[in-house]
Amino acid sequence: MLAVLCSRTALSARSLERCVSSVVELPKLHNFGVQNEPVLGYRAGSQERDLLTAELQRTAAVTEEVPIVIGDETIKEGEPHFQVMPHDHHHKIAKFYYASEKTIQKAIQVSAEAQKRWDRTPLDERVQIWQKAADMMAGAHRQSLNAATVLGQSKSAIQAEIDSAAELVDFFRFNVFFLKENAKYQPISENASVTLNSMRFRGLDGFIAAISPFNFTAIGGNLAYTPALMGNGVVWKPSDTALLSNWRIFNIMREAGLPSGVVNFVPADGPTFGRTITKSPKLSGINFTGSVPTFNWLWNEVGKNLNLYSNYPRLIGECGGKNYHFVHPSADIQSVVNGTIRSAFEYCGQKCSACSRIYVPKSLHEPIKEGLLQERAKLKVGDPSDFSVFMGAVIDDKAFARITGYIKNAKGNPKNKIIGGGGFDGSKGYFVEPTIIETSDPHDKLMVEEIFGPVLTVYVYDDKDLMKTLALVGSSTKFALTGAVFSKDKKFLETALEELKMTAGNFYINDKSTGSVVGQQPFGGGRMSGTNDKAGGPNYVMRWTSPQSIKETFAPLTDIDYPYMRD
Ligand SMILES: NC(=O)c1ccc[n+]([C@@H]2O[C@H](COP(=O)([O-])OP(=O)(O)OC[C@H]3O[C@@H](n4cnc5c(N)ncnc54)[C@H](O)[C@@H]3O)[C@@H](O)[C@H]2O)c1
Ligand SMILES: N[C@@H](CCC=O)C(=O)O
Repeated sequence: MLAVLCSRTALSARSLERCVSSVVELPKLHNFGVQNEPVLGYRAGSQERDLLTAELQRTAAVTEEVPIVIGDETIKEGEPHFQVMPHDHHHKIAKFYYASEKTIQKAIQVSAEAQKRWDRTPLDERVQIWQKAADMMAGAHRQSLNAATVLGQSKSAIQAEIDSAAELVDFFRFNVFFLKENAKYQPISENASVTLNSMRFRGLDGFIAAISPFNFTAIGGNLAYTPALMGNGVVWKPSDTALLSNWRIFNIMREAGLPSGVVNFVPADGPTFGRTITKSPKLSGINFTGSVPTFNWLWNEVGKNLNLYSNYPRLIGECGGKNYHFVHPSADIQSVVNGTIRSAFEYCGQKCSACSRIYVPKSLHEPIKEGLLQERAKLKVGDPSDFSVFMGAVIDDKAFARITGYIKNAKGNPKNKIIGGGGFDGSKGYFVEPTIIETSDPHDKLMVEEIFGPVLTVYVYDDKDLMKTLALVGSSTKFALTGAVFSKDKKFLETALEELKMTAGNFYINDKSTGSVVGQQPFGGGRMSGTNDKAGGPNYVMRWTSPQSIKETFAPLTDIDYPYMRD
């Protein structure tokens, strides 16, 4: 279709002077502002608390059937699986099915076909679906998303609100905003009546596999729907233990008008899914968030199959962490104590950003220890639909075994001393007490490995060994996700900023290591914590496009030889 380019604001003033008719249609994107979705307070008597309470009752009263959805087809095959409440593991809230290899292949086919049609949908039309969905998530569907997250993933009301309401909505609104901002760039056309240069965003040829973790509902939404926003076809494998909340996102997107087949909802056994997608010649990208071993396995499979593919698949993986708080002798003790308790124990330490090791100078050891123990003792553990509860249960039996394994191990090691908590009980729910351990070994596995549970390890250093201890932060683990330093000494902070440069993708000064906000602290780590593509930042959407540069010439090429040849 012919387009009059002089109406495009993206072109330079010089190009506009000499407008021509071109076959290239640059995106028209309607304007809107973007702001973070407010986090509601859930105070007693508030409307949001009443609405959430009603929705929790509704969600808990049924075992919801969740099929596989490929295009317009719903599939229930094989033995059913169940999502249970981690804090009451006899209580089933969703019944679902694992897609077989054949079904996954069908999803690949459907999403790759859908991609071709969807990529032709004008950006403005796509954007309006995302806008509508974000409004639905922030409004009418807010509490159904939160209830599924509280019950299915055992998050307290406030932790669910931060995740399945605010962060999810923010991902949808900000990615649209970033897309719009990035689309403003158009290359230089020196004389647009002779040659017009432009660039357009294309989806990737093939399909994207989105593989999401259990711990953030919002991450599932971002992994599946940001590639879709950019014109891709997606096969989404949600986590078994975040199934219901993820299913609710999928339905909201359908209701908001996303054509079927663009995102296909394909719960599956992890390795079966991984093997099938990495064997497909159509694989154009993997959008993964989860643990290091899973991402390493996927990367290896892609490497082995490299000659099969028609593209180099983009591999985006945001993985685990061994996040630290480093305390300088000048630190504000209250900020250290409160920030560390929140970071280590909110959502049972199951945020990838959770603080799990803290370096404390001997000069502040006593007050910090006392503060941590006092605050720890106040934390109520239980059913997170009870608004007085600070933390629920850990996600499943595997997590329970892994975390309690570290605690048992610490009990048998003379270098480690459990100073708070250490108890656990998996009989009704997978409950683990918030646990604080002191170690005399900065290389102990408690200080080095990702535990992903409510276990904080404290290493006390001699004040005179400040710089030596600072160096240990980066040298003792392969992770580099989040980290925080606490100090009132500006000179030390400047030193730490440099010394710790590579130890964290998200670095905090006098603040806890958790709680990044979309558009404020784009998120992701380096080293073995991931590819650091910064979800919630402007570059993330660009990972899901294969931009095309177009040069269109309006003046005929009249000569083969060069003018100087005729001199
Ligand atoms: N860096 C980040 O932004 C970030 C955010 C959230 C979670 N995480 C990390 O995620 C981990 C916790 O999540 P999890 O327990 O769900 O991780 P996980 O690696 O066990 O699972 C992640 C997803 O991969 C799937 N899977 C498992 N094996 C697979 C395979 N062989 N092929 C394909 N898919 C497979 C799972 O079913 C799940 O959907 C922690 O390590 C945490 O630090 C990182
Ligand atoms: N973005 C979240 C963590 C996400 C990983 O689990 C935070 O910063 O706390």
